[in-house]
Amino acid sequence: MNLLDGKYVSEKLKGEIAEQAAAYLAQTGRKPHLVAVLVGHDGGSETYVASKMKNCEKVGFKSSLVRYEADVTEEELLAKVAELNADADIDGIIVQLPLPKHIDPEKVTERIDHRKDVDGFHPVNLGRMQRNLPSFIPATPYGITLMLKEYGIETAGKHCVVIGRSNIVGSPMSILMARNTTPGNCTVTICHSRTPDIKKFTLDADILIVAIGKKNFVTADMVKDGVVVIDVGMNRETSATNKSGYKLYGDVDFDGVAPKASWITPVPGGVGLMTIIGLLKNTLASANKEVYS
Ligand SMILES: NC(=O)C1=CN([C@@H]2O[C@H](COP(=O)(O)OP(=O)(O)OC[C@H]3O[C@@H](n4cnc5c(N)ncnc54)[C@H](OP(=O)(O)O)[C@@H]3O)[C@@H](O)[C@H]2O)C=CC1
Ligand SMILES: Nc1nc(=O)c2c([nH]1)NC[C@@H]1CN(c3ccc(C(=O)N[C@@H](CCC(=O)O)C(=O)O)cc3)C=[N+]21
Repeated sequence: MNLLDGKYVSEKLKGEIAEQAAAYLAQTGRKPHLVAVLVGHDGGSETYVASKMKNCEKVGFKSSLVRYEADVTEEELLAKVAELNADADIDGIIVQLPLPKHIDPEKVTERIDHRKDVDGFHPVNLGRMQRNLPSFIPATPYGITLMLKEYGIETAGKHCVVIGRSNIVGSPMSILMARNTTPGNCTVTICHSRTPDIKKFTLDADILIVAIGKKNFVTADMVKDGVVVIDVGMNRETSATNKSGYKLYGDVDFDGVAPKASWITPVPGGVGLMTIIGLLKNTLASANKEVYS
């Protein structure tokens, strides 16, 4: 078993991003600027947004946080998005999900200017990605492709099974793996909650990408020898022994599956750290007008 080490790869890529941000500053006199909008006080969202901000500072970006209480109205949030869209000093906007039930995430996502949509959730970016045109690619799938590239994992001609079909992970991931790109050129199967007998598919997977949010869902009996396993799951459980007060579990039973895998991502220390890299790269690309001129 070999580890797909998100800590190592993310630190390496952060170094490259920092150099490019310094060059951008020298050329333009400004830093790439990411704005995160956070609604409410969800524990996970607080942690991830704090980590995004901290990493922005580390690579020499400017970052701003716009906070609202959970009772903010949809109108108020949409008005803020319009204001951020119009602000020439802002390169990237993310609205952290999930949002409270009274706010329609589709509406908010579509209201973000697609040229500043560094999450890559806007239908314009999704459509352009599917067509292989320049676009912002959703940060988690983007981070996973960077990881596969870094370790030179062969994907062409392989059977890639993706479990989960969300807008932010499973669905864009399945598109990327089926595209005529590297990584890509896989035969892709998408499984979800209405798939009977998921094991039938996972047992045939050369590459298995799991994004469902169920602790230890994938067990050793469900995979074949030599499989490449990408565990996207982030399941938080309170823990008295951890100094953060919680412990993270993936969707894969790591201890059981790792001995059969050729490559596997740990949780934490895997995909989560690469997600941040995807976001930073999109923000820099936006500042450099690499996707939309
Ligand atoms: N590491 C990272 O950077 C990130 C991690 N995450 C984590 O990844 C996980 C998934 O996130 P996200 O995609 O947003 O989740 P969603 O809840 O939006 O989607 C979950 C998907 O999994 C499917 N699913 C749920 N239960 C089962 C089951 N028993 N069998 C098969 N399929 C099932 C659902 O099917 P259906 O469509 O039929 O409901 C759905 O498509 C979470 O743990 C989340 O915290 C998310 C984003 C980034
Ligand atoms: N608009 C939007 N964009 C997102 O990109 C987005 C979102 N909403 N909602 C929630 C998910 C989740 N997500 C993660 C980011 C970083 C880690 C991360 O850094 N994880 C670390 C550890 C984190 C910890 O210790 O708690 C790791 O895996 O090692 C995880 C998950 C982004 N998401």
